[in-house]
Amino acid sequence: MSTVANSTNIFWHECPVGKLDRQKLINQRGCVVWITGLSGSGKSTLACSLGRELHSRGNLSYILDGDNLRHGLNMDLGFKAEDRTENIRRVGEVSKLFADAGVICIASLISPYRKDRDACRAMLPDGSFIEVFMNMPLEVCEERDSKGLYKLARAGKIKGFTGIDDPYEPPLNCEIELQLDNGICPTPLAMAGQVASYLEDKGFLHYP
Ligand SMILES: Nc1ncnc2c1ncn2[C@@H]1O[C@H](COP(=O)(O)OS(=O)(=O)O)[C@@H](OP(=O)(O)O)[C@H]1O
Ligand SMILES: Nc1ncnc2c1ncn2[C@@H]1O[C@H](COP(=O)(O)OP(=O)(O)O)[C@@H](O)[C@H]1O
Repeated sequence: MSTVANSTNIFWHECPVGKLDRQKLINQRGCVVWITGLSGSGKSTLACSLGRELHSRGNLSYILDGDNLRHGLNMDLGFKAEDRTENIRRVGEVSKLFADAGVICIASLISPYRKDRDACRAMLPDGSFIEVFMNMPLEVCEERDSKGLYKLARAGKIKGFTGIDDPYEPPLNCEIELQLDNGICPTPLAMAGQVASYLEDKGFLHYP
């Protein structure tokens, strides 16, 4: 799918109420928390836990979950490389709009290709794209297999499954890496607390 702009003779229209006004109104700074990792690594669970944690602190967030978006916005896309790239590009653009609205946007997608995640990072103002790597070993994800998809992929019934016969490129410079601690997975609440503390430290949870 081409990502070359096809529109011509178009103009940007500025509105009098801007991002700073919206941030002041809701007392927080818009940003994107981008959770990447294998299927079954715990992305959706962390997204929900973080959403709950932020809500309890009085902060407005919104979750863009890969699986859910494929029921609507991205229902025309499959899992071949160019479809995944277009999937990530669209969600990057949508998350940019949420951040511009002043919302803490939590995007949870496998987003297996580094260049696609980096392209989303480049869409956001410096510092406001927070990449969270769910660094769970494939064996842990496969053992969980909450949707039964690894079993189908191993049996050759799903082709091009991430981690099995399709690549996952781990981040090189993510803001937060979550992993096993002495072989034990931290609780979703603990992980959400770690991400929320990062957001607090960086000043996203209050304005100014
Ligand atoms: N071939 C293949 N590879 C990986 N995942 C697959 C595949 N086919 C279906 N699924 C299901 O789709 C969910 C991933 O969707 P994403 O939009 O996050 O994928 S991607 O970022 O475009 O790679 C993923 O959900 P999660 O388990 O929540 O990650 C799977 O349930
Ligand atoms: N921190 C965790 N500790 C233990 N189990 C977890 C944790 N996070 C998620 N899980 C479990 O792992 C499975 C996959 O989690 P999910 O959030 O759906 O992953 P993903 O969105 O990456 O596919 C679910 O059964 C979930 O309950």
